[in-house]
Amino acid sequence: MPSPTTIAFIGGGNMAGALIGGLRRSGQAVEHILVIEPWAEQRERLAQQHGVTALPAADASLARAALVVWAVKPQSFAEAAAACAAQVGGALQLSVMAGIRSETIAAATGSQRVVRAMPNTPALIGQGIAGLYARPQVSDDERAHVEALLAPTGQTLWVDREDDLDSVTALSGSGPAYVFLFIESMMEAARRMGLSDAQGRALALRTFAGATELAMRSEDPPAVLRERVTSKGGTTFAALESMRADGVGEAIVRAVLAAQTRAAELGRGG
Ligand SMILES: NC(=O)C1=CN([C@@H]2O[C@H](COP(=O)(O)OP(=O)(O)OC[C@H]3O[C@@H](n4cnc5c(N)ncnc54)[C@H](O)[C@@H]3O)[C@@H](O)[C@H]2O)C=CC1
Ligand SMILES: O=C(O)[C@@H]1CCC=N1
Repeated sequence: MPSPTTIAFIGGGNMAGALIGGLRRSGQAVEHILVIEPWAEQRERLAQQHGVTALPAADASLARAALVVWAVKPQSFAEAAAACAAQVGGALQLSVMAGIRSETIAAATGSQRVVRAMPNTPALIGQGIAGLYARPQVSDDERAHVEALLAPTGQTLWVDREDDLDSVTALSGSGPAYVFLFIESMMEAARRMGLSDAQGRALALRTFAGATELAMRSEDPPAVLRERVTSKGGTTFAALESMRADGVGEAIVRAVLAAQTRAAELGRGG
């Protein structure tokens, strides 16, 4: 008999860890968190960080869960679902997997009640944003339950069309990696200009945080804020001209579209 408060995670890696951390911070008892995680080192990490005992393989205890969170790599889903299907059919399914369509999840689990979420790693510190899509069979209460589960990890944003989750994946799911790459490049430039690593790190990170906060608080679009930094014939102008000559802006757009294409491929089993 499912217990309304029991949540099972299939896959106990990075994303599951971020969600479990949020659950623990919001008071969810460890007895009501089940995790299936075949990798011993990862089970050890979950025990140390969150006090949660993970199982190496699915067993009958999974049938207790009213909510099942799918947090394996898309390529592992079919195998993971085959091992759990007998126990999870009565539960609400929540997938964080990139690409895998809700129809595929419904067919593999025997439950039409499927919500897909696309979180990102700032969820670890409660600063994430997750895109959400629900199949029509999901009730308003179940939508609210999923929102409550994700609330400790940051903001949520519903989309009406499932395909839009591929765009969310490309923008905010993968997005932290683009930001980190930009920061890495600024730190490399700091090094080449003779600043210490600590100085480069402090200057680059604070610049990102400050500029992002300014953009969030401002009524002006980012383009206007950028123009305000750019004195004619000055240093920013020199930097932006160099970026324009290198096609940096268009290259970033192409990169995001490549991620969207890959999300769609993963959905087709690619
Ligand atoms: N890392 C990220 O920034 C984000 C990841 N995602 C999605 O989250 C999912 C998980 O990604 P990560 O946590 O980064 O990967 P991860 O590799 O850290 O975690 C996946 C875990 O699943 C386990 N696993 C493999 N086969 C299994 C099976 N048959 N049964 C149960 N567990 C199994 C692995 O041992 C591993 O610990 C992916 O589908 C990804 O698309 C979504 C948003 C952001
Ligand atoms: O790279 C990936 O496939 C996953 C999905 C979004 C972020 N990481």
